[in-house]
Amino acid sequence: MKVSATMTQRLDDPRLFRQYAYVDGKWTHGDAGREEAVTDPATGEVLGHIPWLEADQIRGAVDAAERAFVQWRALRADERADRLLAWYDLIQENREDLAILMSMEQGKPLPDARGEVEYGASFIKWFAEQGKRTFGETIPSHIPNAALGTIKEPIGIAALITPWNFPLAMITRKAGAAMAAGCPVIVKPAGETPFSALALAELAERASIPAGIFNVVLGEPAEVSSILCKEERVKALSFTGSTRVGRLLLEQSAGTVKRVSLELGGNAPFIVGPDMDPHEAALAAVAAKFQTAGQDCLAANRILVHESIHDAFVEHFAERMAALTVGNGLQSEVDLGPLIHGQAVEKASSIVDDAISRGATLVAGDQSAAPGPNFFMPVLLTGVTREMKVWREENFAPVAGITAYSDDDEVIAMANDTEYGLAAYVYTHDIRRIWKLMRALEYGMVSVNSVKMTGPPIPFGGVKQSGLGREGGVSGIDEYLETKYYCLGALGSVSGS
Ligand SMILES: NC(=O)c1ccc[n+]([C@@H]2O[C@H](COP(=O)([O-])OP(=O)(O)OC[C@H]3O[C@@H](n4cnc5c(N)ncnc54)[C@H](O)[C@@H]3O)[C@@H](O)[C@H]2O)c1
Ligand SMILES: N[C@@H](CC=O)C(=O)O
Repeated sequence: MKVSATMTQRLDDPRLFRQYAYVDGKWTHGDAGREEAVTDPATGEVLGHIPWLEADQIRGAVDAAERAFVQWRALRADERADRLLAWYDLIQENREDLAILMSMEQGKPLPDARGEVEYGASFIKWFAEQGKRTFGETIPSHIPNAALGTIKEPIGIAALITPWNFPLAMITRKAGAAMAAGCPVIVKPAGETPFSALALAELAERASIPAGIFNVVLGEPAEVSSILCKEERVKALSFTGSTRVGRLLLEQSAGTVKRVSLELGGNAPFIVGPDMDPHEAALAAVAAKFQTAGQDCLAANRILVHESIHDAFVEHFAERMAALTVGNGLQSEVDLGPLIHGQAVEKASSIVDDAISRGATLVAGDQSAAPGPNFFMPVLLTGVTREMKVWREENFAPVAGITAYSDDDEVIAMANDTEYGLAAYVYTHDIRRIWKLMRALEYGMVSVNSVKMTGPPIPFGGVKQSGLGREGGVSGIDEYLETKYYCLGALGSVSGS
């Protein structure tokens, strides 16, 4: 096995660092010897290599999942919950190693990576419990002498395709729900961040999750995804990633009429009312914008500030932004790590150039101070308008754009002026304004006076081009369940029918 000395030296348990795919409970390499290097975005150092599986091997993962499904679905929900909770415990016990591994492959600061491990583990615990509550219903019968009702059954094999910005939590939010419902999963993580997924597989094995229930396949993204989407035996596809790829996978899944859940891009407005203290609101906006260096589907992309407090807000925002430290996520006191790769840096630059060329003012953001090629210093633009890319596109970078508005109706129109509809933030203490905005905003999630909005109990998801379905919460497990209606007829006289 090829081992990255740097990675293994940093981990208490080097066996968490795996450079194989994981199929049917076995660590596996690619049959044709194809592989891909994985680099640390902060240093450019090669951390390791992952195999690319061939088409037959991907189908082999489906065969394994099909075999494993028979016994997994036959377990009682509390028996599956016990296995999931054992997995949860192991993730907690190994959280420091998992955070280091994540920080090295993704770039995020270690405290954020620790937070993500905690967040990711919490979905497994939540769904272990929810799996015991997949209740059916009793239906008052309209048919004489019959009893009617529904039961919930696992849908079958679920393919889970996930992005690089949250390499662990985007997997557990899906896998926890699917596995608790009784479904085997085939995970295809992003090629940039496969090691968190593989560490989860190692811990699943230690937790005695049966072979074939949690599989991690690696390969050329379009190739692997297309096989999984077109495979009839895969009954559910859950994808988190860009809207562009989400649309493609939805199309590819049409032929097999799969259950498809899509968690796609966002372009969150952050609305600041005239009654707000500009300092308090600016601190919140900085927190909502720069988490994971802006590479977050919930990042506050368009900051819309009432004209009466605009200038003071900009001043406080710039001051707070200037205090952010950019650097290698493993170093202490770092607030922003690198972007994931050079293309992301190029995209961020082009968005800033486009805004300036269309009349925006660059208040701060000197890229000559960047500590390395994949780093992008936080940028503050004012005078942002709807023609600019920074308004229209999800910038997925530490680029903040501020626009002044004059009244509630104007800001509602501005906020909804996007194809996306994932999350919106509202900062005001005026209850009438809160209610009006909350109802008028075309978003799946609206967070009022709070930067933090996520967690296992909430239904996470978007409207418009931000996706289909909800993850987490009480309904998240439904993505992996079928409702079976039954009619028990000719029962003789059934009381109440
Ligand atoms: N709504 C949410 O919950 C949520 C959460 C995290 C990220 N995101 C979104 O994810 C995006 C960033 O992640 P990303 O860059 O990894 O997204 P992406 O769409 O490029 O990739 C996501 C996954 O799809 C695979 N993929 C890439 N190209 C493919 C292709 N042509 N065919 C099939 N599969 C392909 C990737 O390997 C990866 O596993 C942003 O738009 C962000 O908003 C959304
Ligand atoms: N921060 C999001 C992930 C989006 O990129 C979450 O909490 O799920």
